[in-house]
Amino acid sequence: MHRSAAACVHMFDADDDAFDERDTPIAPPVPVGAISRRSSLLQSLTAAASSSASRAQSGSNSPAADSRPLEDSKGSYFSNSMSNLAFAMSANTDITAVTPNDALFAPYPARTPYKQPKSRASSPTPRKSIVEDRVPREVETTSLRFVPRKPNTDLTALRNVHIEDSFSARPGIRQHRNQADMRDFYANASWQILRYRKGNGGLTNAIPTNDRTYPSFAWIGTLGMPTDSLDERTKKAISDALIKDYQNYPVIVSDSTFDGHYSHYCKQILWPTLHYQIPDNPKSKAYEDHSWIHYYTLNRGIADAVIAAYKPDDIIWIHDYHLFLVPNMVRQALPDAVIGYFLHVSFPSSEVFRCLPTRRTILEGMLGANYIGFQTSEYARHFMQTCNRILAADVANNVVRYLGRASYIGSCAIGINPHRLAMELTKSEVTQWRSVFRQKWEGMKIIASRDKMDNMRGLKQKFLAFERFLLKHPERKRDTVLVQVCMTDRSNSETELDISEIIDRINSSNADISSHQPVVLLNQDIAYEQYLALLLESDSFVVTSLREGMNLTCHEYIFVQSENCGSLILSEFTGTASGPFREEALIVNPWSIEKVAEAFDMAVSMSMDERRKRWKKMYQYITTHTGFDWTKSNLDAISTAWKNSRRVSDIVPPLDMKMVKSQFQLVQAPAYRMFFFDYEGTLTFWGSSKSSFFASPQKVIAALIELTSDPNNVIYLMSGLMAGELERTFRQVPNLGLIAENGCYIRPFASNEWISLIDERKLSWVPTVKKYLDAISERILGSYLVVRKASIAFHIEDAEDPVQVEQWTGECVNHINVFFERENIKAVASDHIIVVEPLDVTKSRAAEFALGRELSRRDNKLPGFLMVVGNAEDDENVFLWADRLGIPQQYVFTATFPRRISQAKASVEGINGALSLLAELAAHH
Ligand SMILES: O=P(O)(O)OC[C@H]1O[C@H](O[C@H]2O[C@H](CO)[C@@H](O)[C@H](O)[C@H]2O)[C@H](O)[C@@H](O)[C@@H]1O
Repeated sequence: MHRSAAACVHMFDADDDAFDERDTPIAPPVPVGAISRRSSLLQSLTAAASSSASRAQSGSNSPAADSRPLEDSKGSYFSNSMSNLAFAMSANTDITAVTPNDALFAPYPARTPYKQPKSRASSPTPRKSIVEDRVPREVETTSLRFVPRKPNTDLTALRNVHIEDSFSARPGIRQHRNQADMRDFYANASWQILRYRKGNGGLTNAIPTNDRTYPSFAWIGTLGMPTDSLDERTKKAISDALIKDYQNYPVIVSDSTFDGHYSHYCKQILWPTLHYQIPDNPKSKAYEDHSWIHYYTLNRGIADAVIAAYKPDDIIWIHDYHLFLVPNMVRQALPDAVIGYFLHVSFPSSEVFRCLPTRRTILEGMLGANYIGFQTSEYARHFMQTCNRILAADVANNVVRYLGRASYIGSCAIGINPHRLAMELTKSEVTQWRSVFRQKWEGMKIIASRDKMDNMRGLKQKFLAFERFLLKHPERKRDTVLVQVCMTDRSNSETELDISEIIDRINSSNADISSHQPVVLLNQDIAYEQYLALLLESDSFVVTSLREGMNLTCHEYIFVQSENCGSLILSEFTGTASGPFREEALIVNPWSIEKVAEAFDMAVSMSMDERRKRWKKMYQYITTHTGFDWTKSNLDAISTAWKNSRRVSDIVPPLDMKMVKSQFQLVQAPAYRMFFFDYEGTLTFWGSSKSSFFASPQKVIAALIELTSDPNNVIYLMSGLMAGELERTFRQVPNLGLIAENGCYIRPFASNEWISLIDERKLSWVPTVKKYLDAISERILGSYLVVRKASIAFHIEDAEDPVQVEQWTGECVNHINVFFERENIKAVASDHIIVVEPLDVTKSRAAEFALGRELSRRDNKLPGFLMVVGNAEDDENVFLWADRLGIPQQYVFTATFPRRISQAKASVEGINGALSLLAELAAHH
């Protein structure tokens, strides 16, 4: 079966971005083999138990006699002690009887108690506590009733499904159960598979489910809930059904791994750091590494599932920060696999990222992918700089080369699914809710907002600014309302406290307390139809995130606003602001309360003409940059990257000397042969000043003299040395072509003249960078500088303290690349050296120049034999260049050293192998 694969874990968080694909039309089944690739997306799956009927029963239309439909028990289904079971409620798609008495109309502070759980990690009751606590305990406040679910008729259509918790509880009835009962209860609970409404809705909406032109997708992820209490049979049955019916491959881990991975490592360490909030409280234990093991274990589990499900031709697409390590784990097992990775959240500057104690492993994990995508070019740039700085990886032209592998880096902002949204808008409930809102807030300016209760969302800043706006424009108190929908499934009491005080202040400052309150806070998510109606009726939408990868809620807002052309206040720290909506939204710095207050004023007083003008452009953008476009563009980029970084095994096969010789001989004048040999490190020892770097190159010289005696052998040596040094070393070899300073200068074949390939007027950076590097060199014992004409080599191979080297390498490279950006130079680090040189200098450019000379001398004829041999990172571009010239592949020989993953097609056994090759060619000649 042909398939391609993609992966994501968004196990249980409410999605603040975009809702999922409810009521999607049923996709026609995809015929096996009709699709070139399959994508298996690691996706959020939520499993749960219910003690209602059996699975078969629960699929029936007749609820058990004693069951009570969920709709009947609206409000607080779950007491606090049961709150860990509550996610069934927020994921419940069956609640349809939404009435105007719902929470939306409960003015703050008379809000409903929290219905969302603190953490789902302890739900259901962990087996551990059941086993250890032998004293029967009272299960507080609730009787557990298990309600068979209405069958979901769409199931066959859905790839993005979950197993949903179908616990329900009637408040007010108490029931005593002992722990053994509980264990049996969970162990034998029945269950059903229902569509999951949470997770990363932006992602799931972007994956086409009913488009035959797309590959089919399978998803791999966790069940999104603790599972220790489920017995093995149940787990297996759930897994089997998910795999068989939905191509969802669930990964079941222990509760401690599940919780440690998500609630701790992801949420307390990675999430804040990636969003520029370093947990730096001296008492903070955030960076203690006890949860790293859980992060690692879960990633391992997912990687193993990917490896097990993988079939040749699949594309594996791994999503987001929960799975940083998976690409490399999969790469180790499947060296040839096509692997892509996409980071949905922001990637911070290297200064912030370097705080993570696990920074190297994370970067190495990501670099297992052929293609790594980001939402914006800024995040991509941060990532590349961080790789260069922390791993000393070679970064150029959006490619990160590390340990012989190449990862291509790109950016493409995710979009929404306008088609699906348009269908939602046609629902009658939306129309009903709209008229309710119109009556409720007649003649008022409605500002809508929807966020997670997360301190990254800038909620405090938003309300402070709104307060400031009302203070400056008191008349607005009576005709403006800010409706804030907050979703939460984990307690965030700090943010909550912060905002409740401010909202209290705003609402109580109104002289006429009986009437209008300017802020309505909904501390829970609302029905989607209600939310859409709110969006439709609003005059403005506000996003004040302090950092956010993209933000699709504002895309949704713009999409639904075709009648009203509402205005958008958007934090400059969102991905959306940095790209698509840069000009048209009211872009604000959420930290500037004054400016956000001004934006509130502008938003509500903007003329219709102005609104329409701005809206139109944003609308045009979102309808032409949809989620599907994003998926397509990423899958294309992944495939292209894989082709470019073609690699078949860890060991490049040895050069076939028989073949080399026979093709060599075939070339007769006027045809000619071209050779490019890297010098240092390939034909002679390189590196440490203590090593025999300048060991006599007699063998090389002798072979070169022999070879160049045939005018049809056009030979070039590529070197980091200066022109003068090279000329002196090889003065005995006539006609030899020389490339100096890694491509800055060239002395063409059969010429005595040196040609500069750089702009020599732009070398004023050399003394300044030298001064900077001198200062660093003084601190690193054993390091030294070699200043050439157009480049500087900072040697660290003999440095005594490796820790110091690691620290300063990154610092140097980063400093030079950032502070000398305008000079158009680059600093590139490898294991033993940092080279600073003009940005556009490459060996392949010099090779291209050399070929151009031959073409003009030889009637535009390409060489009949082309060989490139090299062992340096920057030789990779020359291999690629040689491959793409259009010379038939059997006449192109590219060789590097063994063990390296390379663009080269073959390998020679180190320096000795390279020297033997040269000698054999000379002898053959
Ligand atoms: O809270 P998590 O389960 O850890 O997931 C993180 C967030 O993922 C989704 O948002 C991210 O992806 C969106 C689509 O690419 C992007 O627009 C957003 O800026 C990212 O943060 C999800 O929508 C959020 O609810 C999750 O919090």
